[in-house]
Amino acid sequence: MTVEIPLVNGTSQYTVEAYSNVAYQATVEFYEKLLQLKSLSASSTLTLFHSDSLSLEVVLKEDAQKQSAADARRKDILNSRDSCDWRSHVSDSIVFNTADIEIISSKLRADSIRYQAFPTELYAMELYTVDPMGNIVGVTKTKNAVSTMPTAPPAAKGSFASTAPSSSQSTVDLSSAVSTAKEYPSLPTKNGNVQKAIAVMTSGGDAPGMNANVRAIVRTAIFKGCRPYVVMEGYEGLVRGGPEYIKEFTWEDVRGWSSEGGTNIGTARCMEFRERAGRLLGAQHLIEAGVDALIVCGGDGSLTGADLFRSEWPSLIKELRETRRISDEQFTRYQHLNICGTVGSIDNDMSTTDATIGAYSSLDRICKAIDYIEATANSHSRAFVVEVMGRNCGWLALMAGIATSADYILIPEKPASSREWQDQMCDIVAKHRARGKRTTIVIVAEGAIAADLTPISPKDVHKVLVDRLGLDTRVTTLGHVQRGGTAVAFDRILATLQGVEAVNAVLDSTPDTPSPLIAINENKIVRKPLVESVRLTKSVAEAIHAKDFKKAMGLRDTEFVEHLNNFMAINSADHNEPKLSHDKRLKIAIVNVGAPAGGINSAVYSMATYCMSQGHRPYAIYNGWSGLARHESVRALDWLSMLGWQSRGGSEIGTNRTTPEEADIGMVAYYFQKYKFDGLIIVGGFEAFVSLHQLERARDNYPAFRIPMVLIPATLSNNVPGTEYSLGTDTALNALMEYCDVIKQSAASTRGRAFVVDVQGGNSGFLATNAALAVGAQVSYVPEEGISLEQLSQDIETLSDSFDKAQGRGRFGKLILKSKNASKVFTPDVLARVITAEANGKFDAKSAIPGHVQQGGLPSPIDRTRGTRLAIRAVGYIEANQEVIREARADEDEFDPDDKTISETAAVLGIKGSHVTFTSIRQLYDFETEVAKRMPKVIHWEGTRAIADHLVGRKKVETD
Ligand SMILES: Nc1ncnc2c1ncn2[C@@H]1O[C@H](COP(=O)(O)OP(=O)(O)OP(=O)(O)O)[C@@H](O)[C@H]1O
Ligand SMILES: O=P(O)(O)OC[C@H]1O[C@](O)(CO)[C@@H](O)[C@@H]1O
Ligand SMILES: [Mg+2]
Repeated sequence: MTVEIPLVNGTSQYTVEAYSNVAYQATVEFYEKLLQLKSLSASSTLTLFHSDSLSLEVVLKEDAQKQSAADARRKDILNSRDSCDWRSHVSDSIVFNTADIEIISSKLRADSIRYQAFPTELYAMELYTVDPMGNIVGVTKTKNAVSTMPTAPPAAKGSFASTAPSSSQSTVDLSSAVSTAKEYPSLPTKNGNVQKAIAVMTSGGDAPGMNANVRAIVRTAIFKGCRPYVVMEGYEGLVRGGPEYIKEFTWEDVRGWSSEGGTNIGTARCMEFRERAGRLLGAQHLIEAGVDALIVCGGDGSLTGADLFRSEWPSLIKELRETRRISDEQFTRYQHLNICGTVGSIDNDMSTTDATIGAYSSLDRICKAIDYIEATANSHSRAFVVEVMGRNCGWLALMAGIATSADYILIPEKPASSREWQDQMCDIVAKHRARGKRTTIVIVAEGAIAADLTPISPKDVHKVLVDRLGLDTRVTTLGHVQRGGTAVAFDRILATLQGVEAVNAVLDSTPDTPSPLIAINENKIVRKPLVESVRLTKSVAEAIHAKDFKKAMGLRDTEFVEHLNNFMAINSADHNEPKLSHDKRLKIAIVNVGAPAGGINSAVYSMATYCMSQGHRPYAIYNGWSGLARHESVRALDWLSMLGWQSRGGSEIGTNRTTPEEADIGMVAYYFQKYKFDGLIIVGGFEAFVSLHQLERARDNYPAFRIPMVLIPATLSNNVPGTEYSLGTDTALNALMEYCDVIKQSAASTRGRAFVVDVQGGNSGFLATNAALAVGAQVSYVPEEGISLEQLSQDIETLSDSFDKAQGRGRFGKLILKSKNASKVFTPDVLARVITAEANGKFDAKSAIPGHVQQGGLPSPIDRTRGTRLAIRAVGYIEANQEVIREARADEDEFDPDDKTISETAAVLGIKGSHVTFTSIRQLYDFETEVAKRMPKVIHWEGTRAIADHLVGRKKVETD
């Protein structure tokens, strides 16, 4: 195969992936490309990144050999056969000059090789991305040049475009653009290219977000040059087989799916698949359809079935061959079942992942329902027993309990004897009532059990509340409302990113790689071994069955246990003897700074109730620093006055953007001194970040600030350094997404219309980017990139193509999301007019301004429950740092604010990757912040942009 690699000014950068090992063809292509590189640019440097099971023999010329002797360790790595993920070993690369390399093709054997070549003295001019078959599918020029990447991927070839490198050593897009793959000798070919057929199915109970998962898998498969298939009706479709049930899909088939609830490819609970005979039929039908890999989006049951199917595969195909139901060629060709799980279930009962696709949408439905019930309960001063789904898992009940500050929950993971749970529930409810609460909410998980494993039904709970407390009580069973409706933003994004990662994982897999399950840990999409996840999930059920509840709880995620402890602490608040001894009890203040954001009230409520349970005194500084400087109000928070805060939007204690220096830092210090605060929690956005910096720097002059201080980031802009997540971003994302869904529907009905939506977020494109991913917007413009004329004209062209392709279809409302600060010149109105003028009557565009709607109404369950979790962590931080600073404070003359142990007692609480972290404000402010831009130096969500663009086929014009 001939590949043309053009040169710009005689210099080029190439990023090429080649796939070999079993694939003789790919090995040869790789070799050819190396030769081509050598002939094109004699002085190029070649960087070889080693990969899994890499065995590559590079013969160096004599000089280079000497030079690289020092590099022996790295060369060893190159020659090693260790299995590892290249992404975590990018630094384990070896650099040669192409002129020094000779390669003996017959000895070249590698599962996958990434190599990059560029002139030593120059930064990248061009970046090439090559699909799994070795075809160049993306060419990105770094300066004002239009990408030559095809828009919507053509049927045969993929087109995962690369992003422009920021330095000569950069490689392509981190999150997804690069994956390694292995091809098998007899895969079908199209236009001379080897193609893998990847099928996706949805199985078990449907879950909001499944459609987004299927869409991402179908489109990513096409990007990667593979053929996407869907299996209709879950395992039922596998058992029945044939083109009616196993269908090839196209790019257009999944248009608009991310905004749709349920699963459009059907699902089922299939009894036949539980039997070997059913699975035998499934194997036969998959092979007949020519499917190489199967991605199953389903719950614990579906993935247990998938794992069993994988383990039985050798015996299934053996039997199929023996009974002549498949040919010898098919037997050889389909030796391994390449399988991958993306967990879709509202129950969130799969071990090793923090969230399953659909769980947060279901939680959203539950919380809304309980918020509604709360109103009528309050009117009648009634008790409500609410039954929620979740099968044998109490996650939905627990999280709903936190998010709605329910009085009591009953979950399968923490059974008690009948007497115990009844006494405990009555004790808490009676105390709440005695303190003036008019409502009672008890949430019962459908799988709730007593310690003797007898089920606890809502009726049982109803009886206890009536008989023992005399409460006017009603039961509400939410039922399938919990599975209905469209997915919340989190589920759409999770499902999309997991879909992309599932295809990457399938392409990465070798016969030796364990089948993966795509999971999320905190904020990070990760791969876990399917077999292990299934084993752990099963062992929870077994432990419960064996009444070993401690073990069952231990097997649940640590976050589950943390949430449960938090719930128990905040729902009994100051009713019992506090946990800490008198000498450990503190006065802790909380203040809101910046614009309102969802979850702020939850943080204040949880901080205060948790403090009460510990024995601390929680104080609220009302109306921010200016309020304090004017001494408007500083109050000890009491339980009754905070009822309902958990579910409220905005900021109950008031917030504004004034920093301590602007307000009068001397007065702020004076009141800190007056109230003798032992610790401070600030909740807010960038002004809150600056506030923490100012207070920490003022410790030298004002001893009152020599206390532990911590910031809980809360801003829809998500621009606080030190975290990848801020409270309020999820609420804002949902508010914007719902708005976009509505106007997209209007645009679709009008047929030829696009809307330009004005998005908030200051200098951060986080909201626009993630909303674009959630709603499938055609374009998003963000401050980090601005709007160039070239990009705009390219986007109008793409939009026009897209309108052409969508002709005759129902789903083609088009959206363009524009961050307010992406351009001062191109306002939404100007953009709409330019687009309309350029569209030559083919379509028109209008502007839409959601404005402060984006700050959200009711906080989302994610912001509520994270608000609780982070607030309680913040109190823990203040407790843990008390001693350090107390000792230092004791000696006035010796106090050194620059001492690292001291400066580290003022920190930002963040979620980074899969960890909750505390990073000192000094470190962040001095080294990790672009203060003038009000932005962190490193943008953690950059990879999401590329995915959002790829999934709608947007062509990108690169700028510096
Ligand atoms: N042990 C098993 N062996 C083979 N197949 C199984 C097994 N368990 C489940 N399956 C298959 O997976 C299908 C779905 O499983 P199940 O009804 O437990 O739902 P799920 O995937 O756990 O989803 P959810 O719990 O969200 O409804 C079953 O109908 C069956 O076809
Ligand atoms: O919709 P079906 O088949 O009645 O199943 C209900 C079950 O499915 C789920 O909604 C999802 O597993 C469970 O929470 C519930 O127990
Ligand atoms: Mg299940």
